[in-house]
Amino acid sequence: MIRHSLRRMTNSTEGTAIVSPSRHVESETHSNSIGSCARVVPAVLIRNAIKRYGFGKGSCPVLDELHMNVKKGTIYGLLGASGCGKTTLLSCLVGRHRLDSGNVLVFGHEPGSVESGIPGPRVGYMPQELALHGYFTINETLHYFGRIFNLKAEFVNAQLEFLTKLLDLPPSNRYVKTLSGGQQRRVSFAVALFHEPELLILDEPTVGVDPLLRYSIWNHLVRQSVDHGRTVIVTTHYIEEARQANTIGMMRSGRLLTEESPENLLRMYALSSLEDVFLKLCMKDNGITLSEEATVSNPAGRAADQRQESSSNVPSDDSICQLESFEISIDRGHQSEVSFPAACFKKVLPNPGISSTNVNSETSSVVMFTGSCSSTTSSNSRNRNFTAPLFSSHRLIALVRKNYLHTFRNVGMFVFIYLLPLIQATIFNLTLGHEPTGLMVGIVNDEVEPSQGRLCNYTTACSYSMLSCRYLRYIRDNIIQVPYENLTEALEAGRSGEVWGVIHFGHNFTEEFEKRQADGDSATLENIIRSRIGINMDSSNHLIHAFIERWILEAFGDFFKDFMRSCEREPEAGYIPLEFLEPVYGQKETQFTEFMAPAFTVLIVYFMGVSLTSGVFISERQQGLLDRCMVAGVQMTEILMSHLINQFTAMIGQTALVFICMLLIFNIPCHGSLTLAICITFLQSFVGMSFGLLIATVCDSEIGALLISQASFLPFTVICGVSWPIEGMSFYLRFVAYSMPMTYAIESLRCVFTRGWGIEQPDVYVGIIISVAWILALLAMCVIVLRARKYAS
Ligand SMILES: Nc1ncnc2c1ncn2[C@@H]1O[C@H](COP(=O)(O)OP(=O)(O)OP(=O)(O)O)[C@@H](O)[C@H]1O
Repeated sequence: MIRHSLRRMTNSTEGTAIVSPSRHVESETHSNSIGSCARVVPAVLIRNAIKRYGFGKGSCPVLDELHMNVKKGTIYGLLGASGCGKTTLLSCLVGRHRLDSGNVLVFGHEPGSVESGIPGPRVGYMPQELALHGYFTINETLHYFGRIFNLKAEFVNAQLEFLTKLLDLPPSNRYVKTLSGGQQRRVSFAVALFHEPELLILDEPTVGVDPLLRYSIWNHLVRQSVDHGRTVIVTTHYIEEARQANTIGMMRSGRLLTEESPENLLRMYALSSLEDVFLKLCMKDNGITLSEEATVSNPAGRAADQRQESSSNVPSDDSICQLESFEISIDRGHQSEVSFPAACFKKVLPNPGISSTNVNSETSSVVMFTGSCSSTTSSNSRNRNFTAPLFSSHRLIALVRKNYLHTFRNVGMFVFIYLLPLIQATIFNLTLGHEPTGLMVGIVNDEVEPSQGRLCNYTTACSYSMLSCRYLRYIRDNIIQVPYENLTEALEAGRSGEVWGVIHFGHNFTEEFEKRQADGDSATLENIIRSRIGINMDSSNHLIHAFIERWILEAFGDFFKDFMRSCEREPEAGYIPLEFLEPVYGQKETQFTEFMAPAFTVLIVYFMGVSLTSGVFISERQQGLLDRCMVAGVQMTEILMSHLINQFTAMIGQTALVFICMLLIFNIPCHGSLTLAICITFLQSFVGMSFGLLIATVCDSEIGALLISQASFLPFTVICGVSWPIEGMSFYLRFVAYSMPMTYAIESLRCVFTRGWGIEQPDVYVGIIISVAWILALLAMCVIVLRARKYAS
């Protein structure tokens, strides 16, 4: 048999077999132990496993009362058609999914429990997906996982050298993303192997691998089990290669049809290939009669069927031994080895689930693991009693380094992180808050004589002559004055959008104005109307209307004061008795940019935080990286923390760049403490980052995360008083506005920027307190969502 020849090869000290630089050789469980009942310890024991995806009527069991025994130090080949539940079963073994009911023990403990060490370094997992970081080299990939397992660099290097030869890996400085599909799978295989775990769980490791290399891989697996007592569970679609396994589990529709050694299977069914055995079992499972089978199978099939029929209830020696070992363990009070209480076991005859573990009538009854424990120890209650291993600094360091590499190796990402806030701040300063220029306004001046070419001459002396022309001189250059012959023509130009408004002077404007000045309070209404300057505005654009209105009023004030001064009268005399004196804060003509700058600063850093973090581990989750990482023992809280650390440094850079741009390049004044302003901005960046993390924990797809972060942008921007005062909102909407994460912070930053207030002011410290509260609340929500997802899986 191939397996035996391989065993011989691997046991040989001579020959060409590549020998692993193992750290240790586990001698307690060895192939020699097989056959010796007292020494057989099950690596994996599953009873009555039921697992469904989905809820309600739409769900159907993916694992359907499945039983499984894997002896320690053996290779278990799990065979089955696509979709029969192999991957689901493996993910339950490594603690990534939970059974809906039933029980699973790995090395005597439930996966996920601290005692089991799984997830953790005891298991090496090769998922079906590639689950590798494309921007890592092969060397970096192994060292990354080496750090997660806290292995010495020398050991990792030695393993890398060994596995490079064994798996014919490309040079270790090659980036994973540049490798072919087959090469990438071999690297993935190396990652599962290199830390020499006690249990190897390999989901189709030989896909896309040439026959010679497949031979080499199986050779290595056999050596791992024979020489080092390691347990290997391997799924494969190449049924015949599974002959090299000690045990084969043939799976169909969430159940194991059989669990036997390949030799026994071939003997029992008198068939020459495992493919035929599987076919026969499937047909039998479908209820096809034995005579029908015989036509499909070889002629010896019928006799073999009868043989198998009578022998299928006979357990293999190993199976009985395995169960006996449980009995022994319990009887001797060694329950720490097996965490199920004795109530989970009963004496049964026979076990109806698996042919190989059934007991014939001549065999004495054995203690069976039933899974039907008392309610206090039911599967579900124990599952929830999950205690996460303690936080580990080496894992955190590995994750942080990985995140940095991801950022710096990805040019687009690097530019996005550091240049985008700068670009946004620059765009803001260049585009927002500036006074409009080149605004066309029509002038209809009936004072000027058409016969004299509408010349608009005026004097600066104290003379009531052509005052309309004198007034127009004071209108700012931002307005371009366009003369029109008559009002009708000018209004038509306004209607067709050529001008933003029309300024109209009557025929005797100057005389009427003089008369009104002279009459003072006794001026007639007719005189008042004729001395007015008529203005028709295009009010479709509120801001432009406001600017033109302000400039026209300002121009009149300046004109009138100048006229009074030229007549040696008090310039203020007769002007409207309202005066805006020096403002308490800011200047008389505070730029709109100054109002917007603090809000925009918060907006930029907040949404950079959201964008950067909302997708962080979604792609890792989709590519299976998160699963692999967590099977290696990494905690979700460590992943969260690593991203917080990485984003924190990005935030420092982003905040610094935004402030440099605002204050130094575009001279936005900050009247208060710069440190305080940076602190508030920084906290808002943290709030954005925490919100992004929450999105990442909730969403399964990047598009979903993108949609949520995009959808939140406009409401947040509008409602937080970035561009319009909250005082302009309805009473109830103000509550919503003030419950938003950015509102108080924006107010707070405005107070520091424009009023120069310090932290002692309630408007300032409330912004800080509320930002901190949001950070804590959002991070707490992340942890809750992660916990909920974990228990739901
Ligand atoms: N997260 C999930 N949500 C819903 N259904 C799922 C999920 N994961 C797997 N399934 C379904 O469960 C069934 C078993 O899937 P599983 O991946 O375990 O099969 P498999 O035997 O490993 O298949 P293959 O050999 O093709 O990898 C399939 O019908 C699959 O569609």
